[in-house]
Amino acid sequence: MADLREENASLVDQNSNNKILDPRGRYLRWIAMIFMCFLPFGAYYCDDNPAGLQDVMKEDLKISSSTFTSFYSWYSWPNVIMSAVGGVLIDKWLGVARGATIFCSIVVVGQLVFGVGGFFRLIWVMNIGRFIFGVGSESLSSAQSAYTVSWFFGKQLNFVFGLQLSFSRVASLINLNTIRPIYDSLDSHISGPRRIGVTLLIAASTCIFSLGCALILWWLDNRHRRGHHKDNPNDAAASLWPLVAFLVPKQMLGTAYGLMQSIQNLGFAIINILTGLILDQYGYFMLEIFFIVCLEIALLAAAFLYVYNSFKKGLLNDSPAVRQAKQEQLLKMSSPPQIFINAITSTPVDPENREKTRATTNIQANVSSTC
Ligand SMILES: C[C@H](NC(=O)[C@@H](N)CCCCN)C(=O)O
Repeated sequence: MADLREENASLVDQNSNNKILDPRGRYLRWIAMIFMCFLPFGAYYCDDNPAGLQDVMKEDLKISSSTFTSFYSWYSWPNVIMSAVGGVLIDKWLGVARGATIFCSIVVVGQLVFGVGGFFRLIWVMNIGRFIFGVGSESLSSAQSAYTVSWFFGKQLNFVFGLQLSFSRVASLINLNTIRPIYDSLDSHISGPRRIGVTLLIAASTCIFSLGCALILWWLDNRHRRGHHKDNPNDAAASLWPLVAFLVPKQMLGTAYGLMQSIQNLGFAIINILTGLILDQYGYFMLEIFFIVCLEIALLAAAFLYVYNSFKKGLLNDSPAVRQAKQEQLLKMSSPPQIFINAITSTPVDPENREKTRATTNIQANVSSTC
């Protein structure tokens, strides 16, 4: 009787759920993708609120340029450590869905604190707000990447990463085009720091919207898990963020993205200081030169990675089919951290384990020759 009831319940469940939300169907992941794209919308929108309000912020709050740039330093410096911590938290304790929701909530709190600080012209409160906001925002980005890799693979992964990046840039663009009009529209009602504060609090609504997306995504993710018990292989064509997905095993992706963002934030924080120094001493022309030099360094790093990977016969330039075959072999034979090293260098897994190593090399040679 109980069995019959269970069977009926499952039938009802199957019938009541239309195809769109079928965990094994083709639509669910694309619906999830929309929410994934909007997940960091608020964070990207609010991240550059200070830039969109630069002149009025300096005027209304009566702050110097260096105090203004400190809003960005308070975002970046803590993240040199906190992004990595956030990534580890996602992998070890929180999981992607809970992590994304928690980090979204932290973003909301950070933006609210920033706004309240502005309203009362308390710069130290604003700095704390940016600190909280930054911690949430960067770790949210790790969670978004980990989400993407857990839902998509193969060629789709690159497409989805690209789309998400476009959405993020659109959010920044919308901020730059709307935040000042929002501020201006408050003209007759309030003035001075209060006007800045209210503008920032209105902007916080985008973060609350993103929090809603995180909750919906959590629910969708639960459905998705019900339909997919097996892990997908992570393969993708080479470009920065998806590239990590096939170098690092899935259970370490949060950590890997967190670490990348830590290093990125160290760069932001240092560049912030250098930008101020160069601008004060040499002006905009030298600043442009400095940025061009930075770009050249990045280009050289990419070229080095390409050459090194080709030289070591690593995974990065392989077709998805070859990469998948190699990955599966490496996964079978390596501990997670070793996989990362192997993936990029194709070095033997363990010197004591010659047999296994020889087998991997043979397989890789076979795979290379057949493709
Ligand atoms: C995808 C990439 N992400 C980052 O740069 C992260 N540091 C997250 C930035 C979040 C902004 N609030 C990018 O945006 O290019």
